[in-house]
Amino acid sequence: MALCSMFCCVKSSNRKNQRIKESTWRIFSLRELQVATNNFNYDNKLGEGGFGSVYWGQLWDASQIAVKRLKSGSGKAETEFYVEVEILGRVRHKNLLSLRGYSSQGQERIVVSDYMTNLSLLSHLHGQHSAEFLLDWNRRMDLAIGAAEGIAYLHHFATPRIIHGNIKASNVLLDEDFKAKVSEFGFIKLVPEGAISAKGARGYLAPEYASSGKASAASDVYSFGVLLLELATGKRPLVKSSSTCALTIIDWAVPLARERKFSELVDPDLDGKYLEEEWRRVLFVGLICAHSQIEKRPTMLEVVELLKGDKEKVAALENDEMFKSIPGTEEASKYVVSEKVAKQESVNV
Ligand SMILES: Nc1ncnc2c1ncn2[C@@H]1O[C@H](COP(=O)(O)OP(=O)(O)OP(=O)(O)O)[C@@H](O)[C@H]1O
Repeated sequence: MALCSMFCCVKSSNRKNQRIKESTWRIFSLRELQVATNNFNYDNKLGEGGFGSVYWGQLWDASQIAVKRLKSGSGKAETEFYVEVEILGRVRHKNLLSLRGYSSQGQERIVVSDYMTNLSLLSHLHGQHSAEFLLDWNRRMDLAIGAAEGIAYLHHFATPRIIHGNIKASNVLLDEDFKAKVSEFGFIKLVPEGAISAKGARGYLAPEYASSGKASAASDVYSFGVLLLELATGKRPLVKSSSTCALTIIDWAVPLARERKFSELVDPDLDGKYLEEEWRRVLFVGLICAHSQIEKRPTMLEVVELLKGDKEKVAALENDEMFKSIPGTEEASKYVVSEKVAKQESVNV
C-alpha cells in the first residue's frame, strides 16, 4: 500500500513527461535499469508471473517504467531475443502497451515499457483496488471494446500477425484515463514453450491450448471470452462451487444464461447501475468466444463488431444453439463432469 501511494504521488507530476517519452524505443543498459529499480529491489516489485518479475522504476528524466526481468535460465539466445523483441517493439496501437525498449546483457533478458498508473483489470476486479469500485459499467464496456480492438489489431493487421498467447486480467492494464492497454502480446515467443501453463493462466486457457501447448488466434478468443465474463459477472475465471471444488466461469455461466437467470449472473458490485442490453451483449459474446468447438468461436474482428452492438449479429447470437435451454439431465450431468475435472486439477479456491 505504501508503495502504491508513493507511485501515485510521482504519477501526477510525471504525466506530461510520460506522454512525451511514450513512443521512444531504445536499448537500455543493465546499469541504467539497476539504478531505475533500486537494483531490482523487492519494494519496487509489482508482481511475478510465469515469465519473470516486473519492477516499477524511474528513469533519470523522472519518467516511470515497468521493467520485466525474464526468469534466468529461460532466456533466449541474444540474437533470437533481439529479433523477437524488435518485432514486438514496432507494434503500435492505442489499446496495446508499447514496449520502450529492452536490455540483453549476459544472461539477463529484460523488457521495458511505460508504467500504467491504474494497474490492471485484475487489481480492479479482484485485487488491491477492488474495494474502491472504480470500474462502473461505462468503464467496463469501454475496456471490453478497447481490449478487443487491441487484440484484433494483433490478429488481423500487425505485420507479422501476432498471437497473444496469455490473455488474462493481469495483462489488461489501465492507463491514467482508464483506457485498456493490452500487455505482454507475443511474449510467448520470448520464453520457452510451456511457460504459459503456469497456474496464473488457470481458467483462461482454451482446452486445445491447454492440451497441445500451442496458442492460436482461436485460443486467444477463448481467453478473451473468459475476460468478458469476468467483466460482466465480477467472478474469477474459476468459480467456487463448494469448499473444495471450482467450476470454470463458463460452466458456471452457461446453464444460468440458458435459463435467462441474468440476475444471478450480474456482478453485484455494479449495484444495478448498468445498461441491460450492453451487459447481455458482453455476457453472450463472452460465452460464444469460449465455445468448446473452435469453429464456433468468432474472430476478434467479429468480437469488436458484436461488442459495438451490431443489432442483427447480436440477435442471432442470443438465439444460438449454445443458449437454448436443454431439459434437466444434460445440464445436471455437465455440472458433475466439471466438478470432477476441477477436483482432478486440485484447484485451490
Ligand atoms: N507496465 C505496467 N504497469 C503497471 N503494472 C504492470 C505493468 N506490467 C505489469 N504490471 C503488473 O505487474 C504484475 C506482475 O506482472 P507479470 O506480467 O509478471 O505477472 P502476470 O501478469 O500475473 O503473469 P504473466 O507473466 O503470466 O503475464 C501484474 O499485476 C501486472 O498487472
